[in-house]
Parts: sequence; C-alpha cells; structure tokens
Amino acid sequence: MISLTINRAAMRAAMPARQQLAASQAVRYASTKSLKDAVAEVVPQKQEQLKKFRSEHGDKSLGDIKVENLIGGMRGLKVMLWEGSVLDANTGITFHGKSIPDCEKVLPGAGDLGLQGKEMLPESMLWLLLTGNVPSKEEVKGLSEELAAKGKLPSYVEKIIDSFPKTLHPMTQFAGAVGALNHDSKFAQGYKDGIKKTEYWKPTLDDSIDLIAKLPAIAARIYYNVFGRGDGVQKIDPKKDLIGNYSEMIGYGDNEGMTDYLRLYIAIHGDHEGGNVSAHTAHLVGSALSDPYLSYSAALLGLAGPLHGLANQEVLGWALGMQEKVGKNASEEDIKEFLWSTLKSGRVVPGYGHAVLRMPDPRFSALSRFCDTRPELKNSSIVQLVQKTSKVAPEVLKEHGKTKNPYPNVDAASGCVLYEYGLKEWSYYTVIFGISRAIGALPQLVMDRALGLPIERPKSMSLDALEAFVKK
Ligand SMILES: CC(=O)SCCNC(=O)CCNC(=O)[C@H](O)C(C)(C)COP(=O)(O)OP(=O)(O)OC[C@H]1O[C@@H](n2cnc3c(N)ncnc32)[C@H](O)[C@@H]1OP(=O)(O)O
Ligand SMILES: O=C([O-])CC(=O)C(=O)O
Repeated sequence: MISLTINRAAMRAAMPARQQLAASQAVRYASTKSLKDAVAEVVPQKQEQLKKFRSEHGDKSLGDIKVENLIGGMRGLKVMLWEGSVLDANTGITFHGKSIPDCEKVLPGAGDLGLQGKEMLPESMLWLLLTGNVPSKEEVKGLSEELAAKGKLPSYVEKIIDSFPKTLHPMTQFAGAVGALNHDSKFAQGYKDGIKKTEYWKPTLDDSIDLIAKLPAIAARIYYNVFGRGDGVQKIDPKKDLIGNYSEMIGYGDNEGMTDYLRLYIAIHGDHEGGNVSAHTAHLVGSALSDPYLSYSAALLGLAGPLHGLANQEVLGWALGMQEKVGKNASEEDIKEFLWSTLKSGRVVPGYGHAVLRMPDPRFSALSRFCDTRPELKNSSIVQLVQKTSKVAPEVLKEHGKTKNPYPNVDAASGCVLYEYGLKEWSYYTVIFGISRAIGALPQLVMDRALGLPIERPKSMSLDALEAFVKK
C-alpha cells in the first residue's frame, strides 16, 4: 500500500499540472476510506509537524500582552492551537484554507449522493475539518451511513428529555441531554481502564462521531416535546444523509428547500476558528480530559448566550417586532428609525458586529445567496426586511460610533429563512446552530488528544496585582 502511494506520487511529479490534478482527482474519487482510517493517516503527520515546529520555533514570540488585552476579553491574542479553520478579519473564514465559495465548489453535496438538493453536506465539511482533505462522494456516503447507523438515542436519554418541563429553554435541554450521553463514553471508559495517552484520540473520535450522529435525534425530540411538531419518534432512514433524516424528524422531510437550507446552514456554522465562546469552551473543558459529551455540553451552554449563538433567536424576535411596528413594506427611513430606537434604549442590534470580523460575514452572504436562488423565498416579507436592514444598518451603526464592525454577522440572516419555511418557533433556532458547531469543535478535541495538548490554565491577575506589576 505504501509503495503504491510512493509510486503514484513519483509518477504524478513527472506529469504536467493539469494531468496531475486529474490524476489526484481520479485517486480521490476512487477512494473509499472510512473516516477513522483517514484520521489515522493524518494523526502521525500532525504529530510530526508539531514536534518539529515546537523544537525549531518554541521560543519565538507571537506578540505582547497589553493590560488592555487582559481587561478586553483577550481580543486578538494568539493563544490557542486550532486546526480546522482560520478567521481573517477582512476576508472571513477559511476551512483548511478553503473559503465558503471554495467549499461550495469542491465538497460533495446532496446531488452528488443522488439526494434531492444541491447544497454541500455537513458530512463533507466534517471530513474536511477532521482530515484537512476533501472527501470523495463514496467516502461521504460511507460516513452518512455510519452516522445513520449510530443515530438512535438510548432510551435513558429519551426519558431524560421527556422529563424536562416544556418551559425549559430548548438549549438547556439540549446541553442536559448531550451531557447525559457521557454515560456510555468510550473515552471515559478507556481512561478508567488506563489506556495509553497516545491512544486517547481514538475513543475521543469514536465518541465524537457517536455524538454528531445523535445530535439530530436529540434536537428533534426536544422540538417535538416543546412544540408538538415532527414525527415524535425520531425515525432514521439508513439511506438518508444526516440532515435529510433531521429534516424528516422535525416534519420537513417533504420540503426540499428547507432540507437543503438546513444542510447549508449546518455545514457553514460548523467552525469559526477556536476563540469563539462555544469552540473555546469545548477545548477548555476537554483539556481537563472531560469526555466529548461533557465538553460539548459545556460548549452548548456558551452557545446559548445572546451575544453568541442565541443572537439568531434574538434577531428574529427583533425583526418581527420591527415588522409589527413599521408594517410589511418598511421604507429605509422606517428601518433607520427602528434601529435608532434599539440603540437609544441601550440594547445591541442583534446580528450585527463581530469580535473579529471587520466585513460582512461571508456566512451571511452564503445564506443570502441561498435566498436569492429560491423562488419561494424571493417574495418573503421577513426575508426582504432582513436583507433591507443589512443595507441600512451599517450606516446607522457607523454613525452611532461604537461598534467596531457595523456589518451583519451570520445570525442576521439565519432565522428569517427558517421562519419563512414555517419553523416559526424562534426559541429553537440556536439548537440548530448547536447541531452544527459539533462538526468543528469535536474534530479539534480529537486533534487536542492526538497532539497530547495539556490542560489549559492561563494566568489571571487581580487589579491590585496588576497595579503593582505595572509600577515595577
Ligand atoms: C455566531 C456569533 O456569535 S456572531 C455574534 C452574534 N452576536 C450578536 O449579533 C449580538 C450583537 N453584537 C454584539 O453584541 C457584538 O458585536 C459582539 C458580542 C458580537 C462582539 O463584541 P465586541 O467584540 O465587544 O464588539 P466591539 O468591540 O465592536 O464593541 C464595542 C462597543 O460597541 C458595542 N456594539 C458592538 N456590537 C453592537 C451592536 N450590534 N449593536 C450595538 N452596539 C454594539 C459593544 O456593546 C461595545 O459597547 P460598550 O463599549 O458600551 O461595551
Ligand atoms: O467567531 C466568533 O467569535 C463568533 C462567531 O461568529 C461564531 O462562533 O461562529
């Protein structure tokens, strides 16, 4: 097998560029590796890369830490290793170097697997995030089948979800159910059994895949219990993709537009480098060797904050409030006035601003592009209002003068499409985000264990200690 790879590589090196690409694609499309095999190939390369980099550059400085950074939420400090994606303030997110439009071109989508729809599959994004490579459609199909086979919930988790009061926020229910799955954690069991540190990544990967497979059923059961919608039993069709099954479970199986939207939404919300609250939380909690269920449960609780993932529910409530006040055909003046009333009341405009980005979020643009290509969304008054607002709000926020980034972030767009397709229960919207964030946060947890990263423990300072320090 190894010599075959070397021979292919040597043969390719002698070919012209176009032929090289064709040959690599032929190999790619012939490949039917399992995800675990693909990760097993990547792990030793990453371990070697880290070892070499550390020994050659371990003493290099990545910048000063200013008092302002300590007080200001550590903005901009380079203090985390994160493999899946990198966020640039002026160009946006790239996943292993690929922008969202790149991913839309190369990642296998619904149509490639013979499913209805065109959008890229979250399974493809998961593969890319875990391995750094674009999977073949056969590999994605194999992964979809694996996820479908592992998707059913154990009955004790069903009972836990059924015991939650309907009035408990769906995100609290989500985090509770995810945490409870640690009952069957392979990592926790392996640690108890004393497996070697070099082996930790393997049960971490097993747990991560198991959890990603079960998130749709947890989310769908919560939806059914709280809002009475969906199939009620979380039936899984082994021939469907992860989101095809999820859409069916929440009652949208016949709605091709909604199912495809959910695929796009869940693929592009997956990863946003490591410093955002949910991803960082998963990494931090995981650094104590808490298993993937516990780590991701904690991440979901961070995602449930209104300045982070909950902003998508906030946006919808805010936009509907505006629609009620100014009517369905709001003018730019009406929207401006409503924006100012929000700002003057001391509240933030949900869906605008970002801790890193200094441009319109490319995820917002991808979701807007989806709206533009779907006839059923073109005449939607709520979609139109959200799009009109995205043109007016930057000027108002600039004039207001506080927000460093006056442009829309992903949360500005995500909810109005769900609403238009009939999923009107906005307190549920962040749960959908929560299905997605796992495909970015959990691959990093696998990498954390593969690279043997230590427990995270930054130094904190009291104000008195800081004052004494700067006086020295
Ligand atoms: C998936 C995601 O998590 S994307 C983000 C989702 N969150 C939202 O959309 C909520 C609205 N936006 C915000 O609250 C912020 O822009 C955040 C939380 C996203 C980023 O926060 P920061 O990095 O602190 O932003 P920034 O440095 O621009 O903040 C400076 C000031 O502008 C204010 N500001 C920032 N965004 C907004 C906004 N959308 N509306 C009004 N004021 C804002 C901040 O509250 C802050 O005010 P302060 O000095 O009185 O504390
Ligand atoms: O990057 C951030 O801080 C917030 C965000 O957009 C995300 O987590 O998707």
